[in-house]
Amino acid sequence: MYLKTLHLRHFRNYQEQQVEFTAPKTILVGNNAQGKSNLLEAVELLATLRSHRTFRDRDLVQEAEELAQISASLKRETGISTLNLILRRNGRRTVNLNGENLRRQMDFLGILNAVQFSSLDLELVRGGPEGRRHWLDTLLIQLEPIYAHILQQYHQVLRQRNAFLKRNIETSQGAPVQTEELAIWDVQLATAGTRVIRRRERAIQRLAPIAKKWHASISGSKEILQIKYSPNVPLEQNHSEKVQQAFLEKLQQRTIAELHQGTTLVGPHRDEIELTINQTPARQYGSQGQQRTLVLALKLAELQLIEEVVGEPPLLLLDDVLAELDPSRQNQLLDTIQDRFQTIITTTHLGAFDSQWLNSSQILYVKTGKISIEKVGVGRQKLEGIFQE
Ligand SMILES: Nc1ncnc2c1ncn2[C@@H]1O[C@H](COP(=O)(O)OP(=O)(O)OP(=O)(O)O)[C@@H](O)[C@H]1O
Repeated sequence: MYLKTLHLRHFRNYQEQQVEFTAPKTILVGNNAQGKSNLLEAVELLATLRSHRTFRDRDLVQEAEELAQISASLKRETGISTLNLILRRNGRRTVNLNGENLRRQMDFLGILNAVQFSSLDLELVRGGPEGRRHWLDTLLIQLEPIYAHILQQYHQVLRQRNAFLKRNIETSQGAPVQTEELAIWDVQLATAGTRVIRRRERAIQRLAPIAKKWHASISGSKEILQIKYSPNVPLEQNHSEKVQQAFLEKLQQRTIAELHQGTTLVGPHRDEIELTINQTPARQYGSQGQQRTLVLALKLAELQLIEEVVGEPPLLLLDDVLAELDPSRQNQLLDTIQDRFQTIITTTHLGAFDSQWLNSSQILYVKTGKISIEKVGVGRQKLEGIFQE
């Protein structure tokens, strides 16, 4: 797939900006805090309807404005699509595909696919389980857009069940709880949660061997990466009824604790994705360099898996990560990308790129929310022929 144009209006620090992508690789150059990451974030939003930097739409809308708009034209094997996303300060969104407003946000997903790689991704290794769940969920949304709906349903039931447990603490004052109402929430939570658990398990099953292969390749076969899904509800078989049964059993075991604490202690909101290298938890393992190898392997695996499932190579968004990789890891990444994946890269200086890369890339300069074409690689004209209509 190929992103031809992007238009930003009142998005972050962009007042009004049209960008045309004229080569398979685009390098955005600029000093810190000029708007490079903001542009990648806009593409990420079109792909996943999520930003890895914020949960609040009001952060995305330009100061003093009420709404922001991101529009794009995307070329896929099936034809050209136009995507349009309106974000409002109050969180209400409008999604529009090919000029038609969509009733369900889910139908907007899966049109544009992208893998984002930024220095924040190191938190996947170093940080807590929440970041890893978020990463896996974002990947799943792209593999199976219906997952966005499944996840939303689960979180809705979870919120309602938590509210019930909290209310119970406040109102019961030692009196027996309304077990009938709790039983209804239990069934709803187990039903919605089972759908989440089964899909997470399936995704890891597919991703783990690909990531393992990449990791071995980058580390010169010295390290073995294992990715293991460790669900909060025990999962012996990926079978709907069995998982649901195990879910309900665990809920029963934890009821007293849940009533006491006023919160739900069982379910996929407590899942973990274990990353181990040579059988040692990656978090405790070795240097930053090794952790970077792991994240790079995860990202390359994401690219490959999305390509396999979707049938077209996704976009790759590299947010200031190239400079953080040593030359051999850089080469591994650049060799993989070649011209196969349309790639948008941000950087503060062009020094990290070799001349071949610079020649075959479109270079855009970003300054205070404005983009200018001051310099274009020599190879641009040749590539334009291939990539433009
Ligand atoms: N809602 C908003 N309204 C106006 N400006 C915003 C908004 N959100 C962020 N900004 C501005 O965007 C800029 C940050 O841009 P961005 O995160 O893209 O930086 P960058 O160019 O990628 O730099 P770095 O190399 O530091 O990551 C800051 O100047 C910030 O004040």
